[in-house]
Amino acid sequence: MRTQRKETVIQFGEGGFLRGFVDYFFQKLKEKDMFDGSVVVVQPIEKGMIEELKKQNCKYHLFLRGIDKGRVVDEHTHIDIISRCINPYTEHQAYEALAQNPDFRFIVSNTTEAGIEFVPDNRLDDKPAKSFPGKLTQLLYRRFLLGLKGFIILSCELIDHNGEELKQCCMQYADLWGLGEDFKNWMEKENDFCSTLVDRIVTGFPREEHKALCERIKEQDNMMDTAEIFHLWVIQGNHEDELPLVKAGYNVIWTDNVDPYKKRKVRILNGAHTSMVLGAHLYGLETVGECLKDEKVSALLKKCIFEEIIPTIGDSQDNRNFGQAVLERFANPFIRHLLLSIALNSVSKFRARVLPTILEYKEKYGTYPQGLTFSLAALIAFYHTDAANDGEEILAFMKEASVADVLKKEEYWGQDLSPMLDVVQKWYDCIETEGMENAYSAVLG
Ligand SMILES: NC(=O)c1ccc[n+]([C@@H]2O[C@H](COP(=O)([O-])OP(=O)(O)OC[C@H]3O[C@@H](n4cnc5c(N)ncnc54)[C@H](O)[C@@H]3O)[C@@H](O)[C@H]2O)c1
Ligand SMILES: O=P(O)(O)OC[C@@H](O)[C@@H](O)[C@H](O)[C@H](O)CO
Repeated sequence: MRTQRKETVIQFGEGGFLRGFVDYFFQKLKEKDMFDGSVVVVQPIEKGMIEELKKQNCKYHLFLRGIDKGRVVDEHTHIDIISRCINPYTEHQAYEALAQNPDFRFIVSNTTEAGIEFVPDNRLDDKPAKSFPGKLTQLLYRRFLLGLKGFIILSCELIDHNGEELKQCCMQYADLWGLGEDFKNWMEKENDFCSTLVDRIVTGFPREEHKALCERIKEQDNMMDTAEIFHLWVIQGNHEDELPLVKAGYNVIWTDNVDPYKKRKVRILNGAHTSMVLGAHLYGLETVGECLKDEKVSALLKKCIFEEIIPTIGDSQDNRNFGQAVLERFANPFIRHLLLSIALNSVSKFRARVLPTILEYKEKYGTYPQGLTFSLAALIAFYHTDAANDGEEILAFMKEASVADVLKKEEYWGQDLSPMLDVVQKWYDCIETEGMENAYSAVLG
């Protein structure tokens, strides 16, 4: 069933994050009469969740829970801002037709860290191009040929310079497909590829609470979503006039440089997650909340944040406040964040979120930070178990590899980490011979 509202946003991605973050903002702006539009969701890969969403007329319930300024918040929102969902693989004409509607003004995306990728074998006449930037270029080119206005493009992928990277990929497709200088100029001048930094812990579908929450809303919802109440969206550029998020009271920052916000968030929050969860899983814990309640795991977490990460990236009051807020967010008693869901693809996450701090710490202080190197040893021990979930080749290699072999793997780390062998091997042996609990005591000791 279609709503009568005009369609103004094209959203690449139907995942829990976008539905718990961006769609929440559009929904709330609509409720405040500050946004006259609706969202069309495009599934970026062939298999996904939109069939399930369609079964529910694209509607779902979002539960945001946590402590906000000392006040307990348990906010339930029925999200009905999505007017349609399109699978471009099976509904290609509908996808193509999006270019013709002049009302569309925003494009938002979250296609994971893997989505913004230039794949040279994609073609202009593929129905659709396989990669997300390929699909977007097809759409933009149709738009250009029709002589219509461009878009404000808000990339939410957790990679550096997401907007610039996306634009770069689209430009590469324009060259590969010979779409001409006029089109490239139109892409440049008529579209704003904004880099953005998103921050909200979205725990997604509440497996264990689902029945109780369905009883609460008195309806069956298989696309239910859960998250913390905290949110921060830093956007490079300024389109507050068309998207009045600040005026509506949201924690949104329009800026000319997203980089410092991104570094702070990825190094402190994501770095803390990635460095904590693998050891904590081996120690027998299941959720982030349990980690915060455990004396040893939380002590190591604090050591990593306040003695290793923050001194490395800059011991400012702002960073310390952020670190403190992260501890409070992790301790949120209302959400159940599974360690194993954070542990997915830990090799690439460790490289982006933890390793730079280890290497910069060494550069700055001449020694390796013990807590974070311990977490690398825990990663290696974790990948020796069946709990690891990553690419097939990574799993096969990591399952059997020695500490020395793992550290040598430049493909994973961007460099040979053999200089770290002594310290990582020491913690790895400690974990294997003494057990995780004693290893925690040793690293804290
Ligand atoms: N969950 C959170 O707390 C949170 C917070 C901030 C950022 N993020 C980031 O958001 C991303 C998505 O998280 P989620 O919780 O929505 O996950 P999800 O599994 O619910 O959704 C993943 C989405 O990415 C798309 N996708 C997957 N692989 C793709 C590919 N190769 N090309 C194009 N699209 C692809 C899927 O179609 C789906 O729409 C993650 O990469 C994460 O880093 C998550
Ligand atoms: O979503 P991932 O799997 O890339 O990373 C796991 C968490 O660190 C992440 O989801 C954070 O909760 C999020 O980035 C907070 O904004």
